[in-house]
Amino acid sequence: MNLLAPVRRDRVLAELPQCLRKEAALHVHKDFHPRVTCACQEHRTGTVGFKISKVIVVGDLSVGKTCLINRFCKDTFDKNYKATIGVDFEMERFEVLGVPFSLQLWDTAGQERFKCIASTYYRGAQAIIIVFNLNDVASLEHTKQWLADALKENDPSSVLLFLVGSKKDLSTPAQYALMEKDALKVAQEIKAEYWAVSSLSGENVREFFFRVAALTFEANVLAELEKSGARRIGDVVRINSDDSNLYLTASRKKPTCCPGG
Ligand SMILES: Nc1nc2c(ncn2[C@@H]2O[C@H](COP(=O)(O)OP(=O)(O)OP(=O)(O)O)[C@@H](O)[C@H]2O)c(=O)[nH]1
Repeated sequence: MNLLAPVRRDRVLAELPQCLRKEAALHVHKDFHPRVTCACQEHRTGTVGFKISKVIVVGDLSVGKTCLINRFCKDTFDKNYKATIGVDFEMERFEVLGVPFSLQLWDTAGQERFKCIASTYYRGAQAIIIVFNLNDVASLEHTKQWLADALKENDPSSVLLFLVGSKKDLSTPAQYALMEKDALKVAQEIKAEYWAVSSLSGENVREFFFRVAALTFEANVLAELEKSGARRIGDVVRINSDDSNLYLTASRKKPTCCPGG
């Protein structure tokens, strides 16, 4: 008996959502890795469909972490600031290439006095979303410290990183362009994928979370294939590679399992 509600129709991903900026992307391939597509077609994704992937959202107080999650999960926006005390989380169910996939989005407190409670929940993250306010350069400067803290509890070689500028609606195009330059530099340095969003208008929010879901799913399926020994000689999977701008790269050798795949 399936006790879970069906996946919402607007959470179905049939294609790989694209990055925002090619200069700071986890990878820039147009499609899912062929081995992932192939595994999904052949129902060889192992436990991926039953797993829940943990995603943590960190960053300075009041940068808009809660609003970002609420815009995506509940399509709401609250203009009044209520500090997150410790942590909170939302579950989101997707269907990626026909396979169910769940993300647990952990909203953590940015306020110093709640930080020690929040940091106890950092462990086991598959993706880290570091949020800064596009209108506050200090919040961008602090992202490296947030990342360092989050990585203390996680495996830096396998976790996917996203650097997200929030409150885009509050910047003029000129202000935004200036901030984006700095943010792209930070994203490249820390090997994170860069996004800019507005939870007020909803700009890029859905696109961003779809990208998080897709890349986390892809990494999970590749890891599952590797674990199950399905990896063939000649395939190379490098996560967080130093290879140009591709932080998450994998060989594009034609899979033998899916002719033409
Ligand atoms: N204009 C605008 N305001 C925003 C946006 N996102 C958040 N805010 C406002 O910024 C304030 C803080 O938002 P929160 O989402 O609570 O911030 P937070 O990062 O979760 O804060 P902590 O829980 O203290 O860490 C609130 O008053 C929001 O209404 C946005 O995209 N645009």
